[in-house]
Amino acid sequence: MEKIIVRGGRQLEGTVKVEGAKNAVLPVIAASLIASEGKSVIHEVPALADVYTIKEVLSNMSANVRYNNNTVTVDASKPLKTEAPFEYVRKMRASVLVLGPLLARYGHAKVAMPGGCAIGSRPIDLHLKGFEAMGAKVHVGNGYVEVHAEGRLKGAKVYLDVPSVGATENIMMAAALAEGRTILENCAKEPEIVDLANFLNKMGAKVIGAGTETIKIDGVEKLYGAEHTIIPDRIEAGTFMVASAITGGNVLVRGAELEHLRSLVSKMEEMGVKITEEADGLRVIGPKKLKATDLKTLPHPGFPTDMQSQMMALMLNAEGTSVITETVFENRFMHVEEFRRMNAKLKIEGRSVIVEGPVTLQGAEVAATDLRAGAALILAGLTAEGYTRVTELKHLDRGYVDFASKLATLGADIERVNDDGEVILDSKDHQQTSAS
Ligand SMILES: CC(=O)N[C@H]1[C@@H](OP(=O)(O)OP(=O)(O)OC[C@H]2O[C@@H](n3ccc(=O)[nH]c3=O)[C@H](O)[C@@H]2O)O[C@H](CO)[C@@H](O)[C@@H]1O
Ligand SMILES: C=C(OP(=O)(O)O)C(=O)O
Repeated sequence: MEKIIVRGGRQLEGTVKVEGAKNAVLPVIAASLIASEGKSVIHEVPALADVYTIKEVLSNMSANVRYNNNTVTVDASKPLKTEAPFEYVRKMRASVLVLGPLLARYGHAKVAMPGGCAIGSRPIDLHLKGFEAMGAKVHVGNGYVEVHAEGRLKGAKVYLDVPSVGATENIMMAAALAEGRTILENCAKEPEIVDLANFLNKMGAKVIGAGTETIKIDGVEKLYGAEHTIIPDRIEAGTFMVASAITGGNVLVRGAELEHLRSLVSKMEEMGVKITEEADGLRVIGPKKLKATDLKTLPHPGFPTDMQSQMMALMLNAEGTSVITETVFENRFMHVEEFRRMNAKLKIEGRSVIVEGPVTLQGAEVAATDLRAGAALILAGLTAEGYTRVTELKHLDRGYVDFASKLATLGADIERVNDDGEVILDSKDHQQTSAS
């Protein structure tokens, strides 16, 4: 079985560079489908499994997609198929982000219904509610969701019951070509929403207010391909910040944007971690002793759910009792069982986990239950006694490029082995070649 093997005890030191953000690049590539003229050129595209999946989704619709040297080029000017089958949506839920662009451009889109996943049921009712408000008809059946509109969508007032990232993105993309103004209220404020709005505006859209809770979109008749550079991945940055802190290390996380990471920086500082802003990133120095703290995940600018499991690993090494409350997803504690296999003292109480620290973590064979849990288990392994073997790496590869190699460069004792037990590089160079 393919696995990452880490032996604890090394302090990390050096510099690590953050890739472009997975959660920004997926909607931006989906948005490139709206351009009926011109090519989109997208830079700083990380070589992630999810990027290869969205590339396949678009290629399957007959868009011309190329991926070379971290740049994706999309030519969607020819007529497109308006369907994303289950084989893609099963691999990556973000495939549903093609609904908005296709509906806007063709008045039709059909996408396999995403099921639940290891972190919760994850419905898309708010995406659909937004499309309906703009005049589309929604039909769900045989495992698919199909949306239709007669003529152009109509601008509308849409209030989101919860500030869903995906719904904000899908509705914003659909509204970009609608007739008249759409006002989207209680929307998500994540930096990735702002990145998508910037890309849409470069394409000729009229989106204002992204990053606040009300976004106004004045629909235009046509959008054009545009050039764009993806923002740095704040979750990958945060993961390496925890890697430094947990090992008592001293790491410069290049590309980490303080503005995107304020809630994490403030929590880590409460725990005694020293974080300083440098010209090209954040320097993170781990203390001799970490202090316990409490955190609650919330929509941005609150604490990101995608950093919850990594912080659990950090809290296991802190002195005292910490409490983590997960409010974004109803079931994002699957990693607790895996941490317990490493001797962690964790108690689940409703939507909270009580973390008793510090514990001497013991190396064990553990499975990544989702992509962030995979990273978190490796972080725990950096401080555990003996060897930690992390399996189910397909999750990790969705969101991290060369995770083991990057940690090794910082001094971690870590390697990745394939099914036959041979040591392999975890670079996706081979995928770059075959996918380009
Ligand atoms: C590709 C991508 O960008 N993924 C991110 C995105 O996921 P995603 O866009 O799927 O997450 P949402 O913000 O939509 O989900 C937040 C909450 O809203 C609920 N909800 C969402 C939509 C809907 O129609 N109905 C509904 O009830 C969800 O079940 C969840 O409880 O934001 C999450 C929350 O920051 C992150 O963890 C994911 O990494
Ligand atoms: C939950 C995540 O992603 P996705 O929405 O793509 O599953 C994540 O990035 O942690």
